[in-house]
Amino acid sequence: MSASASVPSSDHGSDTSRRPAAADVAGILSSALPPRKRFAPGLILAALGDFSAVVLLGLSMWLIVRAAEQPPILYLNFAVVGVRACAIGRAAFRYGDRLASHDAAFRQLSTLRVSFYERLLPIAPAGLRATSRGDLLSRVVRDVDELQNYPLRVVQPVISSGIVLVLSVVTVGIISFPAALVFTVCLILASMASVWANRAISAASERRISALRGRLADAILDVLASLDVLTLFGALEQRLGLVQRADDDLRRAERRRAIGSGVAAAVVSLLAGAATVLTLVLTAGSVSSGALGAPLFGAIVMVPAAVFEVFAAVPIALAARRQVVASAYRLSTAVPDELPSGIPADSADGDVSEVDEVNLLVELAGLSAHHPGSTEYALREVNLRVAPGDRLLIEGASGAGKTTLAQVLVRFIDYEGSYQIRGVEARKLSHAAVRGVVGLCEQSPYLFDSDIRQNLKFAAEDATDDRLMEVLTRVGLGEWVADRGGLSARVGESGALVSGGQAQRIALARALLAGFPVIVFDEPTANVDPDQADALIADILALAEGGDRAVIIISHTPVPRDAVSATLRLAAGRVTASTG
Ligand SMILES: Nc1ncnc2c1ncn2[C@@H]1O[C@H](COP(=O)(O)OP(=O)(O)OP(=O)(O)O)[C@@H](O)[C@H]1O
Repeated sequence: MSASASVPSSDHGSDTSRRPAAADVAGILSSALPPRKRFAPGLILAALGDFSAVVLLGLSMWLIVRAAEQPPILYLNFAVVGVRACAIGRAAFRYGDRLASHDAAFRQLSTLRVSFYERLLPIAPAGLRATSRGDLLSRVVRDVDELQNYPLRVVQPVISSGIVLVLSVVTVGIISFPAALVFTVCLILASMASVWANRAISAASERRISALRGRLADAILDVLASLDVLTLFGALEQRLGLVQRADDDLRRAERRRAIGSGVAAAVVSLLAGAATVLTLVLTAGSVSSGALGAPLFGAIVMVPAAVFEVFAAVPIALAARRQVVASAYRLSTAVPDELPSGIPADSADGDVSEVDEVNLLVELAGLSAHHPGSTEYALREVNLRVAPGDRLLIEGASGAGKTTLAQVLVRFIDYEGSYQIRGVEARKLSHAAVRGVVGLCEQSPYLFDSDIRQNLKFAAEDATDDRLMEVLTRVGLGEWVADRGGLSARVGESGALVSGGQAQRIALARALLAGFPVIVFDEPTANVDPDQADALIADILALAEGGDRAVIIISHTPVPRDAVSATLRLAAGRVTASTG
């Protein structure tokens, strides 16, 4: 079969834009809810706060009317105490509710975010190449954040206001049945009207807001990442136009959402007024006939205002639910349920540290591989052996499969055939075990916007400053670091304050600190001044001196043959020549 042979179609399942099963969204929503024992205190406090607000208004009115009748002060005492208790209770319960419910939701949020990263990790980096970064960022940040609204602004308000509404209607019903009937009818009408207003005006916009935020983040990231190219080619205005359009669309959607909420709130206020007037009209007769005392009449007439204030949380919760569901949907489609074909599954079975000393570090036999989502094999039937002390050069034209081989060696991409590490088949090893043996220094090593120390220490947390300086000196950066004022010198965003060669040498130092027995260098001289390239290659190859480690250099720029112990030439994914 040729290098461009197709992968059997059954191998493919890497469509990350699939429609999620409803269970995915439901599962994400239920995982956004804190455990019951954390959720319950906030819910109880919220219900108590709402109930205090309703009782406060009713009892205050009762007190005012009863006081006007000038009874002995003793008769008013319980109401005076009750009003005070409800006023203080309302504020205290609400404060406690905010504290308890936000604490529970934020704790759950951190669990959610970690679980999202855990789902993302197995497919990174090879499985995420087709995903736009801005949109992914918006999913990881905004959509995960949005899920905190599920317990806070959807479930809790609906349950607590539901409890208070039922209690209020029942209490009013005991005093006056017609008043309770008016309440119930007005509440049902308010529910229907606010749901309708929301649906008709803002539902579609609410569902689109999360996706529009992702589009805006994408457009902004695109401009920021390529600001220099866009400026040089005079294309900045046009790209800014895309940002502007994404921003306009998002603003329009948010405005419609605000209009929908405004109309729903207006409808609720209108029906609250109608409920008050109707209660007044329907119960006035009972007062003149003496069936209902004036103080109770006053209380009942005031209660709708408080009850509808509690009810106002319901349409807001319905709107919030739509947006939360849209975010859950985006999260469910961000990561496929199954690993896409071409991405290796992590195995927890074996560990190379248990293996007795085996002379061969890496051995490939008939190894083939394809990129996730691709139908073409990028590597075919590759054989390779690497022992300690080896300095292997892999060469080949652009597109020959050199980088793919490097990615297979560190298990970013899966393989067919055999790939053994110290005699153990790599697919039986955990990714961490493989990456403990084989390290990769990429063409453009990523440098964190921090100091030199932090850029090295993540490879060896416990390394002392002396050890860091020793390694930096070994890779030829000792003097440079000293001139820059030591290990606290910053490297700038993406290494903007260091040259390509210095960045490669920092990556080299990292690899040394991590102590990989095999280090793969993918085009280490690609961003390096030609004058410095030879010295860098010589320093890299020198790492294998002493025979305790092997170095694999991938390069399509010439490397002196006598400096390496073996060469492997790739063309269209196949080994066409090998020496050593
Ligand atoms: N993410 C990807 N998805 C699908 N195909 C890919 C992907 N990356 C590379 N390929 C394809 O795999 C083949 C080998 O690419 P690879 O990057 O390994 O070549 P290379 O020898 O490293 O080239 P260069 O020297 O230009 O970096 C090419 O045909 C390329 O188009």
